[in-house]
Amino acid sequence: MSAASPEPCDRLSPAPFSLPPLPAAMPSSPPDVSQVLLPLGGLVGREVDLDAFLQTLVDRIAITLQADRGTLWLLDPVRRELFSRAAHLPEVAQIRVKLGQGVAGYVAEAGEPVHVPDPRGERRFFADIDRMTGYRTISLAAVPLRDAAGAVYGVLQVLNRLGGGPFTEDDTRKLTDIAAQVSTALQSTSLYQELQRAKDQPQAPVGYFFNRIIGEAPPLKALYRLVQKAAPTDATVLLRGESGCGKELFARAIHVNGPRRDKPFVKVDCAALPAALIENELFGHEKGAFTGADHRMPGKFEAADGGTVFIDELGELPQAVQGKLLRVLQDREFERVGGTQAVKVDVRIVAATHRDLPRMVAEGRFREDLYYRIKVVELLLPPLRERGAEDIERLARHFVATAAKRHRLPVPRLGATALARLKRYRWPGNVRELENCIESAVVLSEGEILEEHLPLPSLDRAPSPTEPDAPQVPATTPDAPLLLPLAEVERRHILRVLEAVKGNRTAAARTLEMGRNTLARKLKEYGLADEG
Ligand SMILES: Nc1ncnc2c1ncn2[C@@H]1O[C@H](COP(=O)(O)OP(=O)(O)OP(=O)(O)O)[C@@H](O)[C@H]1O
Repeated sequence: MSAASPEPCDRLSPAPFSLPPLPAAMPSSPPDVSQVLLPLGGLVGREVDLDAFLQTLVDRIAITLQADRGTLWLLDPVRRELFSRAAHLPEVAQIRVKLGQGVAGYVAEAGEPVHVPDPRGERRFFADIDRMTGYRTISLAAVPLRDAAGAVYGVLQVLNRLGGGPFTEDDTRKLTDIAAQVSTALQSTSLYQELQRAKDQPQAPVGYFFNRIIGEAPPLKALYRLVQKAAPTDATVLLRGESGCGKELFARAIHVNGPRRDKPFVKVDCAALPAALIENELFGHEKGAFTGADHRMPGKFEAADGGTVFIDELGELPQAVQGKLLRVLQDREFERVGGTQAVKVDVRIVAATHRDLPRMVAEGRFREDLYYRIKVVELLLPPLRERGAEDIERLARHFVATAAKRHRLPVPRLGATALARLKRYRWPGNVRELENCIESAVVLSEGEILEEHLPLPSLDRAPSPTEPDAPQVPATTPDAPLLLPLAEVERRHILRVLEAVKGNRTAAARTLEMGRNTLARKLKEYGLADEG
């Protein structure tokens, strides 16, 4: 049936929550409901992202009820669908069911708990989900999640009682008690706020918006409002901002929040390809177009038909190809390399650059007509240093949780002095640099991230009265106390010099006694390239 469709999992801003670690092994007898979930209320203000919080929550519910699986469904009030937001045992994709469909859909619509000791012959049971996930449901219980006003906004569900026997009415009562506690906790998360906001913004399907984008600084909020307006249209979007500040993330958010979300999102990175190959990559070629072209090859535009082409590093697009891109924007057609026949495509174009395109236009390096065609909607992403200390902290805590998860490590505490250091640093490599810095600290730390775990220049920190954030280069530059690969030492030293000269590349190249081009190449190599 088409109503239950797997869709990509989403992630929202981190919630101000944390939970004590789960018991390493399943307890021999299930813990009491109140012991497992009451601590939730007292944990506000501690450090974990929303995903980790929800994951732990469903894990605990499953353990408490001795269930094989637990699922938190949330109600998308716009589409009138339930979508699975977190599950004990990961699901490959998000599942959606219509309100009223299946047991969970029934519970959301009727607002009453249900337990199904045997799904065979149960008319409300929706067997398609089992077929889709390959899971066999033997028994299940599901209860509504209600907000303070009593309205249903989700469903808690458990599947298959471990150790045999179906779920009982007593289990359903326990689950109802748990739902009351969970509701209280969830209502103070960004997730619940998003559900509420969605009611006023019917064009924004819940569970997608600002997929994995963390940040609440005023310039980011202004961007969210613009994305909200631009995404549902077919407008071409130009994202501008320094390297590593999230342009690709925003490009994806625009795609998944627009009408083409079920179609491909195809990225072309103009900086990663030699100029001579970019045209071929974008437009494909005909058989015999050049030596070795022994068959017709479609390009990225054809691959993305119906979807979005994301042209990254647009400023590197060779001038010869700029005209061809202009034609795609104007007439939605092009010719393959070596071809004479026009190929029609239906694509949305989102482009990004860290270059100063207006300056490139003024200098004759970028076509003016293309620039105006492409910046129908222009979004300027702020560098991390302009987003304020609170966003740095939000991002840092998010990356601590995700890095720990990725490396299967316990989530370390972020120590106060380390956090202060993160907030003072100027982040020339933006969010990417912060993400890498935190990942390295998570791996090196033991229980708590200390300042010494941060792979940042080991200089500082007497703030000068004129430039409170600018770090000083010491007369002697002791390298970090770790034994580092040469490339890492070089990366850090370049960063240190760049910080000291406030990002002026000419001055940095002079200090480093290397050419500007060499410096530019190294910056790119180390993912530190910014405005140039
Ligand atoms: N607001 C954010 N929330 C969470 N993660 C972020 C955010 N911004 C950036 N990131 C992460 O930082 C890294 C760099 O982001 P992204 O690739 O989108 O930057 P970019 O501006 O496109 O960089 P470049 O110009 O070098 O291509 C990615 O891993 C991305 O997931």
